Amino acid sequence: MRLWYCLVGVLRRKWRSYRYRFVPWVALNLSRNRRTMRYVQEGCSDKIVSDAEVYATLVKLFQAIFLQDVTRQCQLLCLLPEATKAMYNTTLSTENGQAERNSQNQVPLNTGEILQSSLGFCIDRAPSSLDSAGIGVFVSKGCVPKGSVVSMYPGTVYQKYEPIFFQSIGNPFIFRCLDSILIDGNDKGISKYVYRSCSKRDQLGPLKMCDATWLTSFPQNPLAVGQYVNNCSNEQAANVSYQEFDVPAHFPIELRQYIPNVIYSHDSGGPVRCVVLVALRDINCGEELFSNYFTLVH
Ligand SMILES: C[S@@+](CC[C@H](N)C(=O)[O-])C[C@H]1O[C@@H](n2cnc3c(N)ncnc32)[C@H](O)[C@@H]1O
Repeated sequence: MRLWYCLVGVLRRKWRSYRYRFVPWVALNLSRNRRTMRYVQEGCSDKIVSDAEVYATLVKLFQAIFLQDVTRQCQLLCLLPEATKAMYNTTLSTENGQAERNSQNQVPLNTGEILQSSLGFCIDRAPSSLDSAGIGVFVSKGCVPKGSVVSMYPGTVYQKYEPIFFQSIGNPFIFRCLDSILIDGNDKGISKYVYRSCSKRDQLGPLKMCDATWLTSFPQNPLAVGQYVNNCSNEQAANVSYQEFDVPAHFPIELRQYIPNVIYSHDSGGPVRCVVLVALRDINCGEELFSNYFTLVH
């Protein structure tokens, strides 16, 4: 009997130490993909680039999107401090009024082009190069240099003690961070309604605190398709890696509308958790992005 309790104790400890990224997928495929597992020391992070670099990339891209859409942002601009308004007005006048022309001609935002002009590449969803892996994410224009933020994992952010049972049934889009925070990146069913409702809850008049357009086929933040990145295999090595990024309090308020994550419960406090995907090597045009769903914390 004592031996039995001992055995159960060991198994429980092993299971708890395993910080799986995608719960159902990992449970079924762990034994097949041992070679692709990633190891992280307990209490450490596996960040490839610094938070400052992630911050700079996101601000650069979001400012470019904002500028292209600035004439539709009048109500929000009125609420901003004079210094911020002046910054956008100055940039606008030096950009030859392109944004104004876009708005007058009712040209929809081409966020892919904005991504390419600001970061030098485009990414798009398309059928995966792997058999029966559904949709994947590809570099469709340009080249992604090693160490670049190439995508974001959108979704509702749950603390480990918050209820996610119904949202998680048959849901392959639940991502687990190294500190056990969960992100539900499913753009369908109950997950979609939960995200929409939380995003409306947080909106203050014209001031949106997150982006809900990733739930549609045309996300205004072109990076917000990271939930469709497939797992690497023994034949296809990972070319991107997940990295947690907490949005700091000083993140520009007018750019929060492009953050594709919302906190499920206000009571949890703290910053909004984002997860970005960072290139592990140079990735060429036409290549599919592959991440590593398996992370072992020891
Ligand atoms: C987070 S989703 C990725 C997006 C998914 N491809 C889709 O079209 O919805 C995870 C699911 O993708 C599929 N998948 C991911 N990597 C795969 C691989 N290497 N081989 C086969 N299926 C894969 C599995 O069905 C898994 O549950």
